This record gives sequence, structure tokens and C-alpha cells, in this order.
Amino acid sequence: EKKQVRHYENLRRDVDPRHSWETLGELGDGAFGKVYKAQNSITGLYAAAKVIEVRSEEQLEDYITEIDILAGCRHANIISLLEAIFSEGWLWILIEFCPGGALDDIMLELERGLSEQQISEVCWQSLQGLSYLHQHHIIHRDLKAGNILLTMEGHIKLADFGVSAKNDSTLQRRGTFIGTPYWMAPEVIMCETSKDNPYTCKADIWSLGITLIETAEMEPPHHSLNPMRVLLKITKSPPPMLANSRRWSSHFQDFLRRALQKNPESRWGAQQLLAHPFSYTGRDGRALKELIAEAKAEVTEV
Ligand SMILES: COc1ccc(Nc2ncnc(-c3cccnc3Nc3cc(NC(=O)c4cccc(C(F)(F)F)c4)ccc3C)n2)cc1
Repeated sequence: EKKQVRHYENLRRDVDPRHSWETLGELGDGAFGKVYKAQNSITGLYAAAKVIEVRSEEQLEDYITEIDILAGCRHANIISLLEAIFSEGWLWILIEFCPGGALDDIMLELERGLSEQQISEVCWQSLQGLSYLHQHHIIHRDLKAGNILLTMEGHIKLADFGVSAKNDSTLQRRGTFIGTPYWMAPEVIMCETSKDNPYTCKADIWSLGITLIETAEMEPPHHSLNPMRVLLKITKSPPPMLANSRRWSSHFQDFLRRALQKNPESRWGAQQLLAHPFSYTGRDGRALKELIAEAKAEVTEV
């Protein structure tokens, strides 16, 4: 009998992805499946292609939430979906390719943290992306340098490599029951329910503050502790600060004080922080262009 197949708005079923996409090499191998660099044989466009074996319609439904969220996000600082194809038991999720890769890999490549000007540009563009997500009632939940991708123009694209998706609107972490603990806001660890929802968008603002410390010092605070100890540390310690305060401006340190408030109610939101002098100086974008040029030059040197 005819198998029950549902129609999904952002999913194509009638094409073989290999007709229009050629895989070039592996980008990553996650718990969910393999990710390849791919090129469209018609347009020449590059993509990152997540290829997942899907054995049932229910399993397919798990991925539809992520695809719908990505399809609905049209913003310069959010990764964008090119297309999603389900063919012969394989789901292909094709994303615009960001040649710079993730910010944590760039810091490893250069063996140093970012300058304050580069950090203020990461701050400005990440806040733009977060503000867009929050206005669309999407909470990222796992913001960190490893989920921030760069283009050759020095543009930031927020991504999330650790998600699976449940069939309700929230994204759930695949594998671990929680996100990466180092960047986790205290109220999320304490599961303080405000209207049964431990997460508010303010949790992303805390993670942004931790991410800015990570880009300044190459590691998040408490990085030497094991994940379980970190959860305790975050909930009982005062908010973290930059280690070497003489190196950084008072604007940067004041920004972190506003973003790393332990009480989410007194923590500033994305729109408020966009007006803060530290993020506002990051509008320019040239410093990140230099960073990516240097990181890419390093690679060709080898
Ligand atoms: C190691 O060197 C590189 C060099 C370049 C790149 N560039 C690049 N560009 C674009 N995507 C990727 C990528 C790498 C590994 C795994 N997945 C990647 N992209 C991707 C992201 C997603 N989903 C999201 O990013 C996502 C999911 C839910 C929500 C959100 C958000 F909230 F941020 F919008 C974002 C789905 C499918 C794919 C293929 N990688 C990566 C590594």
C-alpha cells in the first residue's frame, strides 16, 4: 500500500542530491552523521553538507525542526540553509559554506587570542544575530567560539553543530543531556523555572559574555575543571572576569559586567548591549577581515 509520507515545506524528496551536489572532502564527523564540503555542479556554489541516514519517517521528523528553524532564519549573521533533500533513506542538509571555519579553530591556528578591536567586532555581529534569533523567539542555547563561523570578508555567522531537534519547537542537544557546560548560564544549571522554562534568551547573553572571555584568553573561565565541577563552580562563584584587567579597556570590562550578571533579570538584553560603547566600536569589521586573512595565509604557508 502507499507508504504514509508527509509533505514538509522546506524538504525536497523528488531529486537525487548527487545530481546537483558534488562532495569534495570531509569537514567533520559528528554523532549525527558526516559533514562534507560540497559544490553545486550547476551554480558552482560551495556548501557544507550534513548527510544523515534516516531509517523512518519519525526520525526524519526529528530533523525537520532544525531545517524549519534554519529555513526561517534570514539574517546576515546567522548561517543560512541552501536546501534540504531526502532521497533513498539519506537526508542532506546543505548550508552556505563559510571558508574561515570556526573561531576556536582560528585561535588554535594562530596560537593566540583576538585583539580587543577584533573581539568588539565579534561582539557587535554576534549580538546582531542573537537579537534576530531572540526577536523570532529562538534561543540558541550553545553559543561559544566553536559555533561562530567566519567568511573571508570577516563576517560572523552563528551556527549550532551540537543540535538534534525534538518535534516541539525547542532544539535539544544530541548525545549529552546538556550543552557544553563552560558557557552555561547559572539559572540554566540551577534549572530555575520561570514559567516552567529554565531557558530564557538571557541565557544566550551569559554565553556571549563567556565567549568574549574565551576569544580574549583562548579558553573559557574554569576550563581546567572537569565538566561536572564546572557546573558547581558557575553556580556558586561570582561572575567571571578577564584575568589580566590591565590589558583591556574599561568599556570591555563594563560590557562583561552587564552580560555576566548571575540574575537573568538584571542581565542586559541583546538590544541594550548593542548600544553599549564596547559593542558599538565593533561596527567597523576590518579587524576581523585581517584576522581571517592571517589565519588563511598561515594555512597556505604550511
Ligand atoms: C575545519 O575547517 C572548516 C572550514 C570551513 C567550515 N565551514 C563551514 N561552513 C558552514 N557549515 C559548516 C559546518 C561544519 C560542520 C558541521 N556543520 C556545519 N554546518 C551545518 C550547520 C547546521 N545547523 C546549524 O548550524 C544550526 C542548527 C540550529 C540552529 C542554528 C542557529 F540557531 F544558529 F541558527 C544553527 C546544519 C547542517 C550543517 C552542514 N562549516 C567548517 C570547518
